[in-house]
Amino acid sequence: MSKLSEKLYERAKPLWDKESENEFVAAMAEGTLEEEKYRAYMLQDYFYLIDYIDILEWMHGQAEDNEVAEFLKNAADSTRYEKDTVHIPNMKKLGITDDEISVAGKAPDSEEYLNYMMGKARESLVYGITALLQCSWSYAYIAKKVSDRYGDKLKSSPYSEWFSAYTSDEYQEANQRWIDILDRVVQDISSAEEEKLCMIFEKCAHYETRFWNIFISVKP
Ligand SMILES: Cc1ncc(CN)c(N)n1
Repeated sequence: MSKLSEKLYERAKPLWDKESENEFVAAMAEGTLEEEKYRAYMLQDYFYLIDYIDILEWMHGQAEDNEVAEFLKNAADSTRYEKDTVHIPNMKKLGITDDEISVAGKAPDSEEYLNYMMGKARESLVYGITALLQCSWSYAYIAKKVSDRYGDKLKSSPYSEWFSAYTSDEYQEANQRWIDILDRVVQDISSAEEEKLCMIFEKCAHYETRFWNIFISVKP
């Protein structure tokens, strides 16, 4: 019998493959992305990660299994590290000020995505772990696939650090720990429940595409 993670992967792979060719992602790799678009993305993704960490912390407070609780704490810490090493330095470089941060709101598509994940986490911890894993895994997959496709050409893109952050051993290993914990906690679930998890995962992959698309229409 295949693991749940293998089924999730099969369901999301076509969507992630499309995302890896998304106009915004391809322009980042080619170095042709207008800075205004990247700026808008960084700011929205910063807000996104703040709420994502809150969901992980809320889930941590609900976890009864010590291993799951420890994992959720580490996942919140890794995401904080992502925000502090990718987003904060980039936002500084891009001249995003505290005033700008304080007046900017979340994009409606991002808010809907975050509300969906929080809602699933409230329904059940396993639903939450599945929904949030999609986020981590999609970046691990897309960054790796695009880096492999562009090879050394990527180095000349001003956005190459984005790819290095998400292809790093640290990020990829943290993602693998997430996959492993999910496979462990779902060992005895029914096939109907498994199908529900696949649908949650797939829905989050669709939200992820919508998130990229928010920035395509941003004008300088
Ligand atoms: C929208 C989104 N999805 C995923 C990731 C990777 N943690 C992210 N930073 N932002």
